[in-house]
Amino acid sequence: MTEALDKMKVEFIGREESVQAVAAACQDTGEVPERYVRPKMDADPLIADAEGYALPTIDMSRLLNPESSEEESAKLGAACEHWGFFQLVNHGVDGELLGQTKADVAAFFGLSPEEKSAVAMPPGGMQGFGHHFVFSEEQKLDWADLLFLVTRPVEERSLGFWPTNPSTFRDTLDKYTLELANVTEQLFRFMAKDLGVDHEALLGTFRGLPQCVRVNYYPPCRQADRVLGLSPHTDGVGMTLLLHVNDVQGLQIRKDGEWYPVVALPGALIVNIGDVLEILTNGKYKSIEHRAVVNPDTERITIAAFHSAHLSCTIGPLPELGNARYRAMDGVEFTKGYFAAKLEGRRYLESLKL
Ligand SMILES: O=C(O)CCC(=O)C(=O)O
Ligand SMILES: [Fe+2]
Repeated sequence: MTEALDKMKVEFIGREESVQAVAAACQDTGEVPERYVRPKMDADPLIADAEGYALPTIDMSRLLNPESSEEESAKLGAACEHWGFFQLVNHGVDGELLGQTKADVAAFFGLSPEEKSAVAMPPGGMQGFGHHFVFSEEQKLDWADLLFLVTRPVEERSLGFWPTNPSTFRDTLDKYTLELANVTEQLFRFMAKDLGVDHEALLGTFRGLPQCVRVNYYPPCRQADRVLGLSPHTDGVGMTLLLHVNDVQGLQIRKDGEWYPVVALPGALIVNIGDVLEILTNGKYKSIEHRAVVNPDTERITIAAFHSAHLSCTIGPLPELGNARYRAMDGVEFTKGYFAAKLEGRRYLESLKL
């Protein structure tokens, strides 16, 4: 996949500046550099206490228990159809491993800029410590640094971008991402059950469970309501599992045209359906626009694990799910188109509708 990503010739502009350093420099004055100030934030109100708004919670232990599996699978299906997002509890990922993952990730972002630059993203590259989706000198910038790594298939890892400080980082990430790949595979099986499709047909598209990880670091900002940590987007993958490293909230999802905050349960994984699964399910499951806001006082760190289609697989609606409502294409063409559309909400996905 690394090679294929390189071949896609995504035209990103490299950006040297660490937002963590920008944030530190403007902490005293509270002034935010113009390139980060969003003009339209007020036009996009946040609905915090809407009645009936509660992100569904899915319990993996109930999915796995034959006595409750059918009921929980139906609940899972309803969450994917109506929300495109849910919280996964009792997911079985070892608590100690979760703790170590959080500690190692936080320790990496706590290093000095010089130390972090040991794994800096090269200009025009995808992996390492840096920024994504900077297409022009004029574009508003996200208030976040990131560390992006290909984690699966194992033979496609570029270990040069994997931090060695803290010394446990690589081993911990290896174990954590394997656990998440297993959780993802189980979820695909229960989704296939809910959809009434052959699970091999669904799993085949994700052969070998290609996986990338993006660690998001959002520094605090005294003018938090004037910047965005992560611009509105959908994920161009099958499914994403998000872990909150510290208990600072900031994820928002767009539902029925309004922005709603997600309040993550301690220890839960936030799961969302990506564009590829919306296409495969012929629109039954929804890939929902989301964004991240910044906290005025506290840093926020999250780990998103993306599970993508195999690049050589066809991405198109499963024939069992009725007349195709989306155009079919291979994984490389899909991913190229996703990046070329510059993450403008659901625009790319909509353009694939027949
Ligand atoms: O950090 C978050 O809350 C959202 C992260 C996200 O959407 C992403 O990395 O794609
Ligand atoms: Fe996302």
